[in-house]
Amino acid sequence: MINARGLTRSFKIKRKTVEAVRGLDIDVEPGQLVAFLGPNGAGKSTSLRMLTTLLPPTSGTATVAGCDIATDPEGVRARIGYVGQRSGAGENLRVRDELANQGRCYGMAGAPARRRADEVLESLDLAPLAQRKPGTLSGGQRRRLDIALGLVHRPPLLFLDEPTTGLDPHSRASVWEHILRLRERHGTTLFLTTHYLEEADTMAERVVVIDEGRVIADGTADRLKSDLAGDRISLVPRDGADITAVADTAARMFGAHEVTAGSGGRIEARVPRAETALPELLRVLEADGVETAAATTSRPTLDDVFLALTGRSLVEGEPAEGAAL
Ligand SMILES: Nc1ncnc2c1ncn2[C@@H]1O[C@H](COP(=O)(O)OP(=O)(O)OP(=O)(O)O)[C@@H](O)[C@H]1O
Repeated sequence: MINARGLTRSFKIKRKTVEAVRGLDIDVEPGQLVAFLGPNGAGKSTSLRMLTTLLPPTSGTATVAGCDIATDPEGVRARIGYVGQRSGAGENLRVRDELANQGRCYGMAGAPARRRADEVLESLDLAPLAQRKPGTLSGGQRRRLDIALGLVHRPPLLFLDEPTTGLDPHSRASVWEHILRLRERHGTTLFLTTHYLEEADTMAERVVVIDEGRVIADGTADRLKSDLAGDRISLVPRDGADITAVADTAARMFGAHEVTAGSGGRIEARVPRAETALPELLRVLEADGVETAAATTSRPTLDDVFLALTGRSLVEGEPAEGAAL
């Protein structure tokens, strides 16, 4: 559904060149739900804008929904939906008329456009709001209207640029419910950007991480976490234990890394599989005469993946260590 090779885009600002995207290679199969994840300025929107023909690439090629973005941009636009960061709805028309108008823009006659407007209103649970003006809708309702606008012409592929940013948790959940329903009912291929790590983690079957214009990881969230971050073991020895010796023992374990002896006598380590590593560590410590007061394990987050790859946290404004979703 998407095949991109070596897409780049740079911008000239005064005398400086910003390389927003530095060689994007990506293949997306029909029906996939792909989350494009990365920090501010990583190149997510620029990539999306190139794939949706809103912005010509500096170099590289891509076919989207079977059409070449450079030689057949109209073909691409006819086959995709695009929900940008800013709302696509105007303020003057009522919700249903706004949607019917969108259908007319795609070449539908009046009656079919109105019928299609009713269909998308129904499928996004917006029917009761059909006669309202977009300015009177809540943030979540408005975002659902944006998605409805992107679906009027029944595209097999929908791009969403941060569909849930700025919404409260309830509205975010509702937008996600509708996104997932779309996929289930119509097999729509979905390619979306998000800042919310837990959304990418739980909703997308494939996570593509981009940083400084380059894809740095691509796979299922589980695979990325196991391969790139590993589980975390946290252990507190009983009073009197030699913390440094315990940390050394942990560091000698197979595959253990990032071993730290923190405050309060807590030892932390990353291991490929905590469920087998922890009993082994406890056995070795017991043989050495070290008693353990507490031990916990936790699965890594996508932020741990980003941290392992870049040394930085994706969670803005928080220090890398201890960053949580
Ligand atoms: N029209 C433009 N002119 C100049 N620089 C731009 C333009 N659009 C994007 N950039 C720059 O390109 C880089 C990538 O921007 P982009 O908007 O693609 O990032 P992003 O990952 O979508 O970020 P965010 O999560 O903040 O939306 C940034 O450094 C940005 O300032």
